[in-house]
Amino acid sequence: MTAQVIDGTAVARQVREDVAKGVQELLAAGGTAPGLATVLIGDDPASEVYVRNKRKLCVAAGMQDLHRHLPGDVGQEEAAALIDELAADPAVSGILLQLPVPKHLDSEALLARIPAEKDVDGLTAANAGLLAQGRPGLRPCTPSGVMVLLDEAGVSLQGAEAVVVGRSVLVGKPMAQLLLERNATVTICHSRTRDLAEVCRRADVLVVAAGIPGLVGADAVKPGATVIDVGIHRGENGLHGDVDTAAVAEVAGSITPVPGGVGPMTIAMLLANTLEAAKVQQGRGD
Ligand SMILES: Nc1nc(=O)c2c([nH]1)NC[C@@H]1CN(c3ccc(C(=O)N[C@@H](CCC(=O)O)C(=O)O)cc3)C=[N+]21
Repeated sequence: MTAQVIDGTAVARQVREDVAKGVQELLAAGGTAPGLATVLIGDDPASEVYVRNKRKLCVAAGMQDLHRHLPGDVGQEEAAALIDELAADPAVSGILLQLPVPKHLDSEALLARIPAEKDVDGLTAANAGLLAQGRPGLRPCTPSGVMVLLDEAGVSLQGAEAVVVGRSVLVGKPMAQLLLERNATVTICHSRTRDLAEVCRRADVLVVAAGIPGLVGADAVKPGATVIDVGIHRGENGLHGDVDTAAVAEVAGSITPVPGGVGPMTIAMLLANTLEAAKVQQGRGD
């Protein structure tokens, strides 16, 4: 038996179409087009590709592309001043500071200057705190994209055993919060977990966001489980995730591919967050 493949590309396209409709509705109701300010510091080629893709899809959804680029040797104060300028600009609905930033800069201090209502990445302490308290705010894009994929795949979360591998601020921790909010029983494991495979085998839903290529093999998966691979690694023969997809597909009930799984959802949810932020800022939130 081989697992059902969850098509992130198709689900992401649907989410982007819904966002584009929402933008048109906002305009028809007398609102203004949401504006997304992607901030890229330096010229890391991988980051440039990601940011270009975000900007392209932002424009395709009918939003304003308010991209800003700073040189790699910019000082902390100048970078902070740019964030402050975007924070004060009413045309800017959302600010995305592309990570990682050059090593000489303090990324946390920069993120802290993004107002919670413009934090479309859901990364600031204010939004992380709201999420931990079970109150609505802007949610981190990758974990909320995973939730949409689980819902689209018809996975039931109520009372389910969910295991998250990885505890990052960007993915692991907020992922656990979102699963908990849907009444799953959540276990978080990481590089120092004793017998990782044994813990993973408990999972009805296994989300792998460890950043280690091929970490999860077939021995770590319960037959019929849903496996979500958040990892993305560029190898000699293409992109790979944290899951040994070929082996795990023989055991799992459903699985996300890399590429074409979680990655496209991250960008789709960024656009959804930007629309939501614009609506709240224009007094049309719900
Ligand atoms: N402030 C911030 N927010 C982020 O959300 C953020 C970030 N910084 N820095 C880098 C990571 C990485 N990330 C991805 C987004 C889309 C794909 C994606 O679309 N992947 C495609 C493949 C794209 C390709 O071919 O390279 C796929 O998996 O099918 C991957 C990775 C967002 N990140």
